[in-house]
Amino acid sequence: MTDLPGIVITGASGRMGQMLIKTVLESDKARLAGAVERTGHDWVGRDLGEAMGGTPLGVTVTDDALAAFTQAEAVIDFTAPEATIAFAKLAAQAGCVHVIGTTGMTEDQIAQLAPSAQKTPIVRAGNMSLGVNLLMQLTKKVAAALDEDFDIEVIEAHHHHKVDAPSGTALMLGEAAAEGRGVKLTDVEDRARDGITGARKKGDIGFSVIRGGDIVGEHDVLFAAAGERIILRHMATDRAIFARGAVKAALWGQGKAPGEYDMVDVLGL
Ligand SMILES: NC(=O)C1=CN([C@@H]2O[C@H](COP(=O)(O)OP(=O)(O)OC[C@H]3O[C@@H](n4cnc5c(N)ncnc54)[C@H](O)[C@@H]3O)[C@@H](O)[C@H]2O)C=CC1
Ligand SMILES: O=C(O)C1=N[C@H](C(=O)O)C[C@H](O)C1
Repeated sequence: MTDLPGIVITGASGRMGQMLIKTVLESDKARLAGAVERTGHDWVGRDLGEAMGGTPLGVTVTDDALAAFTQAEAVIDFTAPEATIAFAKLAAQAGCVHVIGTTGMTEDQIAQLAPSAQKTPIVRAGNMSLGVNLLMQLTKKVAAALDEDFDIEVIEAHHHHKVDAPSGTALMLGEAAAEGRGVKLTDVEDRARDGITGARKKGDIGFSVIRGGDIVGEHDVLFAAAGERIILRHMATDRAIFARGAVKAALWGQGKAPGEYDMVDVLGL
């Protein structure tokens, strides 16, 4: 046992869960304090290292999230909306920083995090990578510089397992574009086009979604006008970028006042 901050990973068997576990194990700034999976999952009760197909790690996967959280300083949570709401209450009870990467949460579900954020820091972002958070700032600037003669479209592509659309990142980029333009995204978003839709409405921010194969995550923000186009692009080729950002957020949150934060706060952008 070291006195490095202990981190629990929820959704341990997931694509991001396993990447997060590897990232914490490789870190010299944090220690792995536990791994949580949902009740009934066949990893529960098994040694984490063996479950991941390697050598034993001496960490048993548990479905008792609160017991795991009380042994830790931070929880990194890339799971599903309902699970994240439950984990927020338990992280607040245990006094852990809660880093949330889960996407697809409704406005109502996001609002349910507020009471927990009064007790502990919550860092939540639809994308934890440095590149995308920088792209958000660029999107805001370009949108502020251009007028509505430039149609804004956000185009995203992800692997065929992804269950939510548009991606959390696409929505963050849409929000950034709307903020740059000084409008509310909910007033101008166009999220579904099919059939006789009519011509594009000036000022709208459109979203297009591609799902296929093993695409890790690709996002374009297109500014299209008569005679010219600008494309801001981020391409993720390795989930490690999200995991590194999440571990950075968990460490950054230590000693911070309770509240809701995002990666722009963590990265100081
Ligand atoms: N913010 C970011 O930078 C990123 C966010 N994500 C988001 O993270 C989430 C997970 O993505 P993936 O790892 O690809 O999905 P996945 O389906 O591979 O993993 C989800 C995991 O959560 C577990 N889980 C679900 N309910 C649970 C519960 N009640 N208790 C404990 N574990 C539970 C599942 O058993 C599974 O292991 C998605 O919302 C995705 O959009 C993914 C990558 C980057
Ligand atoms: O589900 C994923 O895989 C990803 N989800 C996040 C999102 O919804 O934007 C981030 C990343 O693009 C990968």
